[in-house]
Amino acid sequence: GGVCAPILLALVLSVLGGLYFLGAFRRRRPGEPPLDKGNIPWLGHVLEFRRNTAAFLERMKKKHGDIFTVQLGGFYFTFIMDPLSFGSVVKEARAKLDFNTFARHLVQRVFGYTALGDDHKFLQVSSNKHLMGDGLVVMTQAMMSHLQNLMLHSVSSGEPCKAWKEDGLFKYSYNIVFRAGYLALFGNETLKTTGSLEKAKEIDRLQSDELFYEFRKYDQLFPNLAYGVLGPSEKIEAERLKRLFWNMLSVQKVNTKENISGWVLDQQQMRAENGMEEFMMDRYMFLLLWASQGNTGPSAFWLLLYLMKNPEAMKAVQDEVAKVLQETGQEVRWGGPVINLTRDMLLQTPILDSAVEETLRLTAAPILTRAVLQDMMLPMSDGSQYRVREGDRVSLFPYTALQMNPEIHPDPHTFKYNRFLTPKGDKKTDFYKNGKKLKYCTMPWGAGVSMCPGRFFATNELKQFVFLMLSYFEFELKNPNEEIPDIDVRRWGFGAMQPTRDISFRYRLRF
Ligand code: HEM
Repeated sequence: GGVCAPILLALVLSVLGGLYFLGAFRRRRPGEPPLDKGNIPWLGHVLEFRRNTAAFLERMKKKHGDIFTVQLGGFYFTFIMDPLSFGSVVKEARAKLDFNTFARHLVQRVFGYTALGDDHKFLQVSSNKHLMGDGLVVMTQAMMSHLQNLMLHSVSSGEPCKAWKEDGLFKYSYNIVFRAGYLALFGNETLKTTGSLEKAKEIDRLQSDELFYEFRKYDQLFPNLAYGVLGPSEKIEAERLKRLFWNMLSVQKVNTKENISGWVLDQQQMRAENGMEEFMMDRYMFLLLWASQGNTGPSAFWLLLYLMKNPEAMKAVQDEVAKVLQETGQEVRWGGPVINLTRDMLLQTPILDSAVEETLRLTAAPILTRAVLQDMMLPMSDGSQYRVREGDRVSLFPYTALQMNPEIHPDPHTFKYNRFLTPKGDKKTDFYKNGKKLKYCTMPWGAGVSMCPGRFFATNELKQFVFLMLSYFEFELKNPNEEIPDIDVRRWGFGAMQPTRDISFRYRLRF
């Protein structure tokens, strides 16, 4: 027996170690939120979570209430479902709850990008300068001219064409907004390299269209890529696409263009000054393309679709657009000057603002996640508090907790274009739960340190797109009775949602 004992001991230890690793011994301790490990060791609830995040969290909320801890692929996530208690996560000091660790991981896996120590600071500095305030004036102008070029090109070849054109509404909206956004941020071809202005424009159109085509393939792989569950052939495809984008968006290529945005240039420069190698910056360019173009196009689709399905809303927005144009003395006609829609004009559209916010309430569904760096207490709005452990994660899913909460937004599944307007027609910001005013009434942009730095630019893009659609085109659904497509449930947690299918529409010039 003397020989067997150490072997047996080792065996027992490794089994115990394995069980420990699989989470078998974790128990809810006093003061901790309800713990729901799920039936499968280690994986926990991850399959159900991945299949339909919103449905899973809804179920957990019914079972456990406003706070609970679930096991997902080896990690313990504590979800807070009471929006009045979000502050404890959104405002907590970085020493306790950290956004970077998690983000760095994801960015490494999905984009092959290894961040510098000051990476996030560089992003914030350049975003504050170029995507907000006065910097936004320049960006809005660039976006405006690219949108009009692309939109008008598709209905004319020199001469205006009054025939109806048919397309998928999702494909059309995403394509136009993606390409215009890309050109506005990453620059356009120059007269110098192409020989003529027409040629430069043509190359921009073709290249941005090709980029969009490849981007959509990556887009579709993205949810599974982010969770690390791609099949073997999908993995190869994702790898191929990544390399293609690093190449198409390389610093060297981008820098042959003109009108490159300060947002892109400053970030390149700050990284170069801090010793980042060029191949890594190429990867960063793809990350920027992803962050800036993956959400706005799908949101533009939903906005236009909700307006088309709600004639009263459409009429209200149309009147507002006409008024803004009239007040600035602009008349839209063929061969006339292109519309000059400035950032200041975009500040005069409360109805359209409300329609945008309502659209994002219904279709933007990010998960906010923070790593717990030390054992800590999470205070809740009712005065109670819960203990969370170092190494765990704390998450918010505002879509279920806030945006679809019938106590906060009555009749939450219905699009109401004036939900965010006061009776006087101003922006409405007072929303309540249990009689207490909420800090945020929707959270499509996330919150706190990682809040979307592109939110003002993105809102402008959406408004510009609708503004131009209404000014230049008549458009309608091919089948006006067709239902609004469902949300593709595989993308919960990634920002703007996409539909399960496209919906046909037709459009033609108004004049
Ligand atoms: C409707 C359109 C958009 C939506 C719904 C959206 C949503 C979001 C959300 C929810 C996050 C935060 C993720 C988190 O907390 O982890 C985020 C991050 C980010 N967004 Fe947006 N976004 C949109 C458009 C844009 C645009 C147009 C740009 C740039 C021009 C942009 C640039 C970024 C960047 C760089 C980040 C990373 C921020 C960080 O790491 O701190 N986004 N976006």
